[in-house]
Amino acid sequence: MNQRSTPIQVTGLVKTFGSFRALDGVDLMVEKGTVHGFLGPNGAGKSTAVRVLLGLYRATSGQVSVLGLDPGKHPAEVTRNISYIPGDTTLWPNLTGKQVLDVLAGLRGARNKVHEQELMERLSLDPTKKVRSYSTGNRKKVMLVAAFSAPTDLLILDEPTSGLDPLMEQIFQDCVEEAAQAGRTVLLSSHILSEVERLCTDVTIIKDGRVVESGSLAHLQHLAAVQVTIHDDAQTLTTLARTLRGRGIESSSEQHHQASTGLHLQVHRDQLPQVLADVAVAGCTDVTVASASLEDLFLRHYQTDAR
Ligand SMILES: Nc1ncnc2c1ncn2[C@@H]1O[C@H](COP(=O)(O)OP(=O)(O)OP(=O)(O)O)[C@@H](O)[C@H]1O
Repeated sequence: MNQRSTPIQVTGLVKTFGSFRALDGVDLMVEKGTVHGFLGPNGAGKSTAVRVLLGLYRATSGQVSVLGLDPGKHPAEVTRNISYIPGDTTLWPNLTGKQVLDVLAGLRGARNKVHEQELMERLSLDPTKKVRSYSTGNRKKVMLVAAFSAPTDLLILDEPTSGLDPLMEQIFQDCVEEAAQAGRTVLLSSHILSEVERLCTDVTIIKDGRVVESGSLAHLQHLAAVQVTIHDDAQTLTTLARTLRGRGIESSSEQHHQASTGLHLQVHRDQLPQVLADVAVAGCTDVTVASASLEDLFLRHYQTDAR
């Protein structure tokens, strides 16, 4: 593993604020050219981890490498070489959108004006207006233009679409896909699971400062439960539900009309052959099996009290 193939390498990252451990041994590997979702409930530690990656916070302990550099030791160089969109966008209120882009490009020392112009048009951003007159969404657009147009290989996006309307959200998603196709690497922190599901190849979920899931989305979905729905007459389904309960599998039924009902169950993939065998023995033929969505997969990690 080297910095060319793994632009972000984090091992055993601990970050404390006083006696509070905001990050408690986080591992995060982001491979080149991937869009990596970074998820977790409010207060999980995502923004803290991102700030350590940028050299804004010093790690208490653990190893952190971004583009082959320790951001704690080389914050300016790391920051210059990545595109970053912070969770809350505070910009200079008296500058116009164009002037903000000039300042940000000046700090970086590199710029792609053609790409910048193209993105402004796609996102319908009027760069002549002053930041203080921009809506939240328009301030976000300034950051999106700066981030995607910059000649960087790594983008770190912390809730980049908060405040964007659905059409702009769509354009943002296209921009991420184009970035990945061009071989750029994206770390995307987002609470919008449909966005993560569409864009991300890999995900890491943290909760209470610790990683609770990490891997390729396809692999995690494979490990997840599947939804099975069977339609038949009520008597057949009652018998089937009893058989399944005998195997420790609970199901819920739903009455559609007098003669036909639906039976719903959620099982681990490993249990599916047994369930389908029981369904076949019961003589049911109207069966639907669906993979768990990202929502089914991850909501359980969100269902605890926030810190
Ligand atoms: N500078 C700080 N001083 C003290 N505590 C902090 C500081 N920054 C963050 N924390 C605490 O660390 C924890 C993690 O916060 P963080 O902002 O990283 O969460 P997050 O996952 O980004 O949450 P959200 O989804 O709400 O943005 C929280 O309990 C927060 O209160």
